[in-house]
Parts: sequence; C-alpha cells; structure tokens
Amino acid sequence: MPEILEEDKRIVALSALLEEDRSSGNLIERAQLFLNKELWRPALEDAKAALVLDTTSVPAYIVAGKAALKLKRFEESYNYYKEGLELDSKNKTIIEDFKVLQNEIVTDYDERAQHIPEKKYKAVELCSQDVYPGDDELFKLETDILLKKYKIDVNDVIKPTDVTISRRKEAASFGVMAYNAQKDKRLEEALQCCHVALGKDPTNYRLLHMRATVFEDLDETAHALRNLFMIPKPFRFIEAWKLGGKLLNKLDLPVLAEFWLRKATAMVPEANRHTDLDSATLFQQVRVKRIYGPLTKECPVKVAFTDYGRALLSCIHLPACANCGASLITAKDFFGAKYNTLPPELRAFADEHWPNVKGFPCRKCDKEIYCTVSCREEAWSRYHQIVCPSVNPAGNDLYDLIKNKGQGQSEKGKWQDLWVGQYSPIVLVKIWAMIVAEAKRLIKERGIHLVWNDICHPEDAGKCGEVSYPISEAEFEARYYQATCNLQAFSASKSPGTDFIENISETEDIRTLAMLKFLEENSKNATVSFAGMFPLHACLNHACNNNVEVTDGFAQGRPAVHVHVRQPIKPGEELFTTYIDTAMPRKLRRAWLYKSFSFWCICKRCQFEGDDNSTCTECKAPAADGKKLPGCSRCKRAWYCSGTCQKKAWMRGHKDICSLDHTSVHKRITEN
Ligand SMILES: C[S@@+](CC[C@H](N)C(=O)[O-])C[C@H]1O[C@@H](n2cnc3c(N)ncnc32)[C@H](O)[C@@H]1O
Repeated sequence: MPEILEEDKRIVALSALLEEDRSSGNLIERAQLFLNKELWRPALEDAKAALVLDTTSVPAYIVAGKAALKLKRFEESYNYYKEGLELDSKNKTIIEDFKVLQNEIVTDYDERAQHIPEKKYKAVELCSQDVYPGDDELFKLETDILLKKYKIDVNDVIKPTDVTISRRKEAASFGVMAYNAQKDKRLEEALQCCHVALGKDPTNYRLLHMRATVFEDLDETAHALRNLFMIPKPFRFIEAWKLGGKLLNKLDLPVLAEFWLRKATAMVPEANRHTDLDSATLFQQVRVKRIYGPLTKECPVKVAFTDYGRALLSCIHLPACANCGASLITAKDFFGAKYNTLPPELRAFADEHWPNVKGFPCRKCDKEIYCTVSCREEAWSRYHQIVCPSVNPAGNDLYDLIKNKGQGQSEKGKWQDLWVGQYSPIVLVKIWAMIVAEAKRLIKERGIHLVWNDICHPEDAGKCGEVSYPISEAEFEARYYQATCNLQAFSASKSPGTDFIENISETEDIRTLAMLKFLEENSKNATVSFAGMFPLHACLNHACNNNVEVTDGFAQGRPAVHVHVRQPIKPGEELFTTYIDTAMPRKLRRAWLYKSFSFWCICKRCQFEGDDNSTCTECKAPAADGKKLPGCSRCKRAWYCSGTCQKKAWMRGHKDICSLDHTSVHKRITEN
C-alpha cells in the first residue's frame, strides 16, 4: 500500500514536471509507473510520446511494446520490440517479451478460432449461370448441328404409354443383367441387355439412361446423347441432365451443354446445395472453355475452372524426344503466335532454313514422341513396353496427368491438382518400368524358373502368373524423395532453334539481318527442361566450395550433362558439386541443404564462415552485450573476437575459402 502511494505521488510530481520539462526521460519514467499500475493506455501514450522525442530509446520501445501487448495490439507491440531489438540485438527483456508476445498471439488465436466456424471457400457457389445475350441464337444453331452432324433429333422423344406389368417386370430383370454386365466391363453384353429391356418397355427412362452410360463407356458419344434426348423433358432426372451436359460439352456444343447442366444444378435438393456441386462445377468448366477458349488460342496459357474459380494454366508445349531429351521444336513452336504475323518473306526464310525436325511417335500410342527410330526402339525396350497405354490402360491417366501439368479430375469430377511434386511422376514410373522391363528380359534370357524365384516373393514362388510389385504410398514417397536427391535438371544445349540461327548466319541471304533483328526483339525461352538420373554424376557429393560445376552438354550425340572442374584437382581428391546456390549466406545454405537433402553441411566453407557478427567464427565466443564483432574485410562472411582468432582461422583454413567466386548454380533443383 505505501509503495502504491509512493508511485501515485511520483506520477503527480512527474506530471507537474512534464508541464515544464517534457523530456523523454520523464515520459518514460511516468510510462513505467502507469505500466506498474496496469494503466496500459496512458503507459502506451507516454512511451509513444517519449519515442517522438528520442527514437533511440530502448526502454521506451520496451514499455510501448509491453503496453500494446496488454491492449492486445499485437502487431504494434511486435513493431516496438522489433525496433528495440534493432538498436540492442541482445536485450534480454525484449527477447523474453517476444516469447510472451508469441504465446499471447497463439492463445488469442486459439480462443477466437474456437468460435469461428470453418467455412470453406467455394468459388463455384459465387458464379452465376445466367444466360448470355445471344445464347438463344446459338442454342438454335447448336440444335441444328446436333441434327445435321450427329443425327440427333431433339423432337424424337419416347412419350409415356401403357406397358403391361409383366413386360415391365421382364424389362426390369434385363435391366439388372445389363447393370451387372456393365459393372464387370462386359459392355457389348450390357448393351444387348439394354436393347432387349427397352424392346419390352421403351418407356423405362432409367433404362434409357443406363443405355446412354453404356454407350458412353464404349466412347459412342452421339449414341449416348441420342438416348438421353429420347427421355421427355419433364421425365429427365438429375443424372440424365448431368450426363447430357457432359456429352454435349464433349461434342463441342457448349450452349446446349450449359442448358442441360443448368437443369441438373437446379434439381439438386436444397439440403445438398452446398455439398453436391458437381453439375455447377461442370457448368463453369464448360462456360470458361467457351468464353476463354477463343481468347487463348494463340497464347501459351489456358483458362480453367479450379477450386479458386477461373485460373490461368500454363500450357507451353515444347516437343522433345521422350527418350533422350533432344529438342523437336519446329519453326511454328519456336515463333509461337508470332509465326503467323511474320512478314511473308521472313516466314518463307524461316521455313527454308529451319532444320528438318521429324518426330517419331510411339507406334501404339500417341503419348510419347522420339527424335529417331532408334530412340523409339530403345524407349520401348527400356520402359515404354510397360507403361504404353496400348498394353497398360492406366498409362492413359499417367500421360494425361503429365500433359495437364499435374492437374486432373478427382473421383468426383472436380478439376484439381492431383500431382504436386516438383518432378513429373514419369521420373519414378520410368525407373520402375525399367526394372520390370529388365526383369522380363532376364527371365527370357536365363529361363523363367531360374529367375522367377529370385524376383518373386517366396510365398508366391511358382504361383505368380506375371511380374508384380505392389508399391505402397509410403514406399512411393520414400522413393520419390530418394530420386529428387539424385536428379539433375538439364536441357538440350543444342536445338533446331540454335541450328537455325547457325544456318542463317552462314547464308548470304539479305533476309538474314532482318530475321536476326526480329529474333533479338522477340527472343523467347524455347528450351525444355528434363530431370535426368546419371549414375556417376549422382555420386557427386555437395560442398559449398565446390570444385566442379555441372552444365548442359552433349554426349554421344545426345543431350547430357557435363561436369567441369573449376580448379586443378589432384588424383585421389574428391569431386564436389553444389546442390544449391552457393552465393547464399551460410545459414540459408545449411537450411536449404537440411530441408532438401537432410544433411547439415560441414564442408570447409561452412566451417570457416560464420552466420553473423554476434559470435566469433573461430572460438565461438559470443560478442559482449550490444557489441558487433568486426568481420573479415575481404569476404565479409566471418567475424572474430580478436586478431589472434582471425590469424588462427586464416591459417587453419579461412584462407582457402575466403576469396572463392560463388556462382549461382541453379541447375540442381533443391526445392522439394
Ligand atoms: C547425389 S547423392 C550423392 C551420393 C551419396 N553420397 C550416396 O552415397 O549415394 C546426395 C546425397 O549424398 C549425401 N551428401 C551429399 N553431400 C553431402 C555433404 N556435404 N554432407 C553430408 N551428406 C552429403 C546426402 O545424403 C545427399 O542426399
């Protein structure tokens, strides 16, 4: 009690004093007293006033930080403490207070979060399905196309008529047979059962819908659609409208597709409006394609409809050999949209001098393309025989995923990121396919029984019909990580584009100069990047003072990587490359390496460089309170508490790393 009285008296005295002497010292003292009395607002005001008079007062920053924290003005508090730390990086009170601030923020967040319902943002719910002006004309036009091109007459509906109960029952039992056959992928049989069932009861609209789905499975889009149109409008149910919309979109009839999907959306029961968004999403996908498709025809992007609404997707497609990575770029790919706007004489010039680029697609699928017939044969025997969609239908999904840059439709038909890894999934697929292809080759070469027992699980020995190796999710993750630690990004350093420039530079054609000038003004990056696994290169360890560097190059006529030495290397000395950008300071380098490759770098450079001026790089002693240690004047990456430490470090190894030239080597991809 007496103490409080003392404090009150002092506040009165200080207030009087401040009338005459408004010094920062007096303000800070009063602020501190207010703080003791838990009067946060006046404490903050005084501290702020003190900071106006003296921006270097650490105590004022502390009081302001504490008061703002108590008032739950977290950001303000954070800023005061931050400024205080900039003046005094070792201030214990601020460091402690920072921890309190962090706890307060987390506690406050937890308290608030309890009352905030987790509301998911659903872009599709914000989009309208309004009919656009002029759509009625387009509707008629598309209906006309439907009749003329696909022979679907929208008036050809099957009106409800009386059908005897026994015929209805017979139809229903054929319907069940059709259902089971379709489920087991016996599609022709399913179709026959549908025909018989509908012969008995043509007014069973569920059966008409089923027949449409069988036709859809058989990829007979027009037939499928015709069956749906046969259902009279008032009897069409939600699945029929939805499927119709999907099929019309496939036939490139977007206005009709939107009409059907609008109907499907409207039929979703009120209770499911926020969860069953399939039709609404499909509607927006159709609309986005209709509106933005023409706009992006000439652009290297396309607009899709994703969880966040309309989204821009990159779709630059630069062809390259799937086996060796050689560029297969044509003049049209190289010039892009500009190709059509080239003055006719320059276009003719480009066509004349562009190297002959002929791709050789896989003979059984169009998913892979090669630079030569021998690359095609090699790819087939090494891996493609295992993943080619012609022999392995799952390959279709894989190649579609790659084509769509990791995006695809979820099981619910939602367009989303299905693959978020940095490298394409084909990297792992190729490795596994190569193993299987090699196993098959060995089986053939050595005789099936001998090898079979080597590669089959002992329990299954003799029973297995074919080579199989189940891959669990955990193994997939682990193998993917393993692969990323060993891969090297590379691209063909020579391509038809570079050959073209070489070709025209040698001609004496007067168009050469104009073309070179055009290329200079319109130069674009036309290289394709690959991830390669090179057995010897993958044995290269990392050092931040790397003595070799990896670059793009050619080997045996194919794109490859070259390892160049950066300095003389003695026999027996280890070759070190770098996995990261060595221009980064030590803390960042170590963080990157730790995050991406799980090791803590202790290379010579990391040993003889420090993190900052607060610790002696040599003896590890911390700097005295508020002091900054002087740094090495040459590299500015090591700090010492004394001349002795500096000399010692120099002799022990700093001299070897002090004046290294750190090039940014971005080749190896490090962000996993
Ligand atoms: C491309 S491999 C190099 C060959 C590897 N040493 C091996 O035995 O297969 C990359 C892996 O080598 C290890 N590694 C490379 N450089 C290292 C270093 N400076 N310190 C510790 N481990 C390193 C890490 O485990 C990293 O993920």
